[in-house]
Amino acid sequence: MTSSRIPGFYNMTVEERRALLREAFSLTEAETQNVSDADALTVGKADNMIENVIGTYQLPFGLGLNFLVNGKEYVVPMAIEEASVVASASHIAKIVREAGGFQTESKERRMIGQIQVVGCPDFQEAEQQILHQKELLMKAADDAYPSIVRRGGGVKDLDVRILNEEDASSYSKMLVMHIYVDTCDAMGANMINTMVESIAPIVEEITKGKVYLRILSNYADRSLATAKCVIPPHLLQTGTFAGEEVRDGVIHAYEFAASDPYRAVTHNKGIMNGIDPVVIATGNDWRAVEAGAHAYAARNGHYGSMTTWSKDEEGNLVGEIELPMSVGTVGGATRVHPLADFSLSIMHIESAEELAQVIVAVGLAQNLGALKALATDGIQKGHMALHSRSVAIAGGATGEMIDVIAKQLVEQQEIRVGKAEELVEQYKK
Ligand SMILES: CC(C)(COP(=O)([O-])OP(=O)([O-])OC[C@H]1O[C@@H](n2cnc3c(N)ncnc32)[C@H](O)[C@@H]1OP(=O)([O-])[O-])[C@@H](O)C(=O)NCCC(=O)NCCSC(=O)C[C@@](C)(O)CC(=O)[O-]
Ligand SMILES: NC(=O)C1=CN([C@@H]2O[C@H](COP(=O)(O)OP(=O)(O)OC[C@H]3O[C@@H](n4cnc5c(N)ncnc54)[C@H](OP(=O)(O)O)[C@@H]3O)[C@@H](O)[C@H]2O)C=CC1
Repeated sequence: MTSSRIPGFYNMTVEERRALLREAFSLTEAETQNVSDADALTVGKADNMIENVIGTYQLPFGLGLNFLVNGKEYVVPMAIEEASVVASASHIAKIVREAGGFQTESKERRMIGQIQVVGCPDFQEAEQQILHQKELLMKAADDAYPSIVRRGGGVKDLDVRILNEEDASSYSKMLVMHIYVDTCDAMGANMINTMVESIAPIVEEITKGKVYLRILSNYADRSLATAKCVIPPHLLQTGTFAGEEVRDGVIHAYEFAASDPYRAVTHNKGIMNGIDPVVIATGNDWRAVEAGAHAYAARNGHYGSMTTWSKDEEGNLVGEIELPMSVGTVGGATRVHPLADFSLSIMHIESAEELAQVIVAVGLAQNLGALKALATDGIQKGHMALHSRSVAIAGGATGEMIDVIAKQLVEQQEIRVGKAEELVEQYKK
């Protein structure tokens, strides 16, 4: 496997980076063409993906470097509009690889399908009857999607709950049945929706109630992926900040997020800065991942941090993340969008489980990138310096002018659009 450690990649031109990729990853002509082609996703293809298409909308597409996860090298494709995210992920991945890399795992991978039943004459009896007919219901759901069973997946469990049992309102009292499905390498939304819709009439017959909703749950808490890193403090030393000081600052920052939702939301936004770009680049459903991740951050009754940071007995900084990660390596847009297909191929990803684990490792890295900056120089120094090119463009700079104006903005420590407009006017004179 090619090393993901490519020093100086960011100092190359786009063409040089592509040439290096072609060489390092033995890309085929078609793959090379896709990444070089501004119109990789043709309007014709897009018109078949969604409705009322008028064009395609592009995002910058970069590579997070230096990732070592469970001993395997990964270059991580990231589609994102925000400056400094890719640099920050690569920066932390470089530190973590020196500490042995990220350790990740997934305990199980089950997606959840829900069926809502209302108006049962006897809810307790309906619950008992469903449990009694569990095998029959599971088999009926499998029969509705036999190809996933042939792949080794299918329904693995079923349970049922009564919600608002004591409530007299006929609207709020309901029975909710879950099926737990191994969807193999697919996210599985359409598979599960097919299954729950198909068994709904049987559920009505058994419960004598009326079924309304039959849909996947995006709270994928049976598809958790975890990542961990252990970093000796000397690797965290930054400028005049000693490694121990940085470590302690990161742990204080975590404790802030764990105790205060106003901070937790920003802290978690920083984590999703890493997660969303990979989810998008691989053609996965980022709304599903976002919804599940935030719900999981509130599982203890208050909204808290998606990560934990602590110190071990040797004084190392220990970072951990656990999140629902409902992504696929097949299905949805993963094999339809040419760049999603390309992203999966350069990561050499072999399963949905593996993809989920790499994604949470990137989230953990991104979190540390932000916390390390916040606990030392502050976010503006590194972030705004990289954002300066976008500010220069927003201020009217074009072509060669962009680099000149961006540099002046950084030197004058005034990285804002108004200043860029002034500098552009001066440049034109
Ligand atoms: C920006 C850095 C990395 C500079 O940090 P630095 O220490 O100046 O970096 P360096 O020059 O020492 O380089 C270290 C490595 O970083 C990478 N790197 C370095 N520069 C580049 C570049 N231009 N392009 C690509 N990669 C870059 C690269 O891998 C490099 O290794 P090398 O390959 O040179 O051996 C650092 O300041 C940083 O991580 N800052 C944080 C940035 C960040 O978090 N941005 C997100 C936007 S802010 C936000 O939305 C969320 C937030 C912050 O609110 C969340 C929260 O509050 O928790
Ligand atoms: N609430 C939500 O989040 C919802 C999301 N969605 C959308 O659903 C899409 C995801 O649904 P999903 O069911 O994953 O996608 P698909 O409907 O595309 O189904 C996956 C396909 O992949 C094929 N396949 C090939 N190899 C494998 C393998 N190894 N493991 C599993 N499947 C394999 C399956 O083929 P075969 O049939 O032959 O087995 C199946 O047809 C996303 O686009 C999402 O946005 C839709 C509704 C709701």
